Amino acid sequence: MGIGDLALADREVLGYLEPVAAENEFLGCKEPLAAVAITKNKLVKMGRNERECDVVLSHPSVSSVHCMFWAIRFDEDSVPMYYVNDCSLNGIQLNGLSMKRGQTCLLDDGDIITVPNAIDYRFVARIKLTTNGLVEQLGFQKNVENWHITSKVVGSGTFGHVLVANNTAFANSGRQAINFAVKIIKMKPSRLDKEAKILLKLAHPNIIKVHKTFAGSSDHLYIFQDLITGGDLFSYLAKSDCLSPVSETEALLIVYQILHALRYLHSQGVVHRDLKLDNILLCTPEPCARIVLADFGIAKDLSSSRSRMHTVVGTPEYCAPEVGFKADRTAYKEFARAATFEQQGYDAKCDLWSLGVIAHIVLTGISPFYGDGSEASIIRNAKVGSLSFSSRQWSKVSDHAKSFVRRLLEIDVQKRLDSRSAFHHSWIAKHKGQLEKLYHKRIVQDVETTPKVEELDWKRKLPKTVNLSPSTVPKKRWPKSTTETLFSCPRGLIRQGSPSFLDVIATRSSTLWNYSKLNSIIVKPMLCFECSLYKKSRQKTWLIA
Ligand SMILES: Nc1ncnc2c1ncn2[C@@H]1O[C@H](COP(=O)(O)OP(=O)(O)OP(=O)(O)O)[C@@H](O)[C@H]1O
Repeated sequence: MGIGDLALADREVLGYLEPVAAENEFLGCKEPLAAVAITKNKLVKMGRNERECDVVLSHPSVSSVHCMFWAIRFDEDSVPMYYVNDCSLNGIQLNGLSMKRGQTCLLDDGDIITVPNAIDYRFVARIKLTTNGLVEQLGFQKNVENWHITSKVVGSGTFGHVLVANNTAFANSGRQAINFAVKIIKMKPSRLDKEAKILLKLAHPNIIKVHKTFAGSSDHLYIFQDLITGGDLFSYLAKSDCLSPVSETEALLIVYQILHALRYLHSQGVVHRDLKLDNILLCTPEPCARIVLADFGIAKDLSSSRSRMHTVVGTPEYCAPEVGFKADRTAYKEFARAATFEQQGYDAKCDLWSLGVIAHIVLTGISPFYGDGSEASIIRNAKVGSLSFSSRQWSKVSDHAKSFVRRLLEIDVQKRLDSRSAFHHSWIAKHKGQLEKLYHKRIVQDVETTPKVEELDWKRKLPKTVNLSPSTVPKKRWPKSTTETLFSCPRGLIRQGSPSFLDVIATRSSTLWNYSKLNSIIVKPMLCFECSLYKKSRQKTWLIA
């Protein structure tokens, strides 16, 4: 049975899972088998558990949740990445090759997924990769030793592109290969290995793991690293036209993991300097997923000098006022470094300010200093640092959480929490026991089950499968309508589908990542209400001095 007309009409549908079976194999089904839609950032679960799964497979050898599917789209212009995760005991096969328990693999159009004792599913991609991509255009090497670089783009930023890579050492193992990522940066030779050097010395469950770096011809640096498959926090929160908050519990676990990463980084003398939603990656797009800090492009290693920093870098929306961004861009021509020398530079606490901005956004969906959205107004507002917790979005947030945000978005650097003292703040300390338990169960164990490059000989201990014949009939359910999510914007700032209520015209380029093209957002005057409108747009990193 094919894909229904309803799904085809839905632009949010990025792919499908189609049952693959001869018509007579469906005999005995209570209802006809249907295709299952895969929409952006939403998990489609297959398994025995009727309450949790979108596709219910009732055979006893099938795990409660046997496998999950999702699609991540970096932005509207990019081809989605489609993934399958094996969370079963008895395993699944992708194109006839077994996956390792806990492994996540990229899906290609036409891939066949086999759940033992249930029917096969064919994956159909709605948006397909076209060849002749970045690798050819920018002259990237396709092979570096036993690494192969594919044309699949995971994301792009100011300094480079991130593509999917494979390690050929895995191709012969008779199992599904592990996918990796490679960040390719073009830079002056003198700067080539700064990011790589910092990353290679770090090892933490919440920090991106780098496997190899390689300085290729034409000043390209290749940083081979884990592929983090759940997308970034920006995409995770981006619903329809704006960012949606998550529950306070989920926010707490996000903040707790970032704090763990920061405490470790700062203890190593490393300051990230560009913490933002785009640089926080999720292993799966679901609550309580492991979080990984990426993009150490402007990180600073102070371990040898322990000096303060003076270079004006970062992303204005997330940047601490002491870093020295100026509302007037022309000021940089004369001031540049001098601007921060006047203020005695800044230290690792700049990362805590950025965490404050992130906490504010995940709790409410609102960027604290966004103002009219222009960089000048963001910088001006951050310098004043005034916070208001009176908006409706804060009404359900606890006082402890508000106080935490306030203690991070503290203009006076002396009063601002650091990455150690933040753990003692009541919001964290109050839940310490549960947080630690959860952290070890979900986060540390997730790292332990993640396949390592050295791990060539995979052996899964399988419990004996139960053989029942004929195979029991799977029960299907469509995932919850995607239109439902589209119409319920929790922040209530923009209601998709009710243009008469709020008519927003964004006059910016469709290329979201080109910061310089970001123009103003025009909102009809009668519709300006309550708090600043925070339209979703990625903000680019600046490197001024
Ligand atoms: N290891 C990874 N796995 C999956 N996605 C990644 C990985 N590294 C980066 N990305 C994605 O690619 C995007 C760009 O990567 P990155 O931030 O490292 O580039 P950049 O040029 O330094 O960007 P910026 O403009 O933020 O400085 C990220 O926002 C993220 O969505």
